[in-house]
Amino acid sequence: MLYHVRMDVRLPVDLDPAVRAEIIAREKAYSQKLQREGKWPQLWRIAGEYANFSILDVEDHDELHTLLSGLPLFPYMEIKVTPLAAHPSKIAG
Ligand SMILES: O=C(O)CC1=CCC(=O)O1
Repeated sequence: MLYHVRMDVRLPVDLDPAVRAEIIAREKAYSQKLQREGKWPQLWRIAGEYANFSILDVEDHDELHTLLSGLPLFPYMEIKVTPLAAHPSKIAG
């Protein structure tokens, strides 16, 4: 199943810079592992915002939740999920 996910990052301004850097490094490693596995096929920065648009390709809502709640930045993000269905006008390919 495909999901469109918007993630807005809201790190506290007073967070220790070393802790911030460590969380972001773990987030990068976590997301790149999922990208290599094909579960996170699209990741785009929203220009001008500390936010991204992602497409996630997982089995079901439960796997999506497991994946999202495992993000190192999960405690610091607002996440909006939109499940995607096939559009009848889309041509093959
Ligand atoms: O910086 C972000 O948009 C948050 C994030 C998600 C995956 C990643 O590597 O960073």
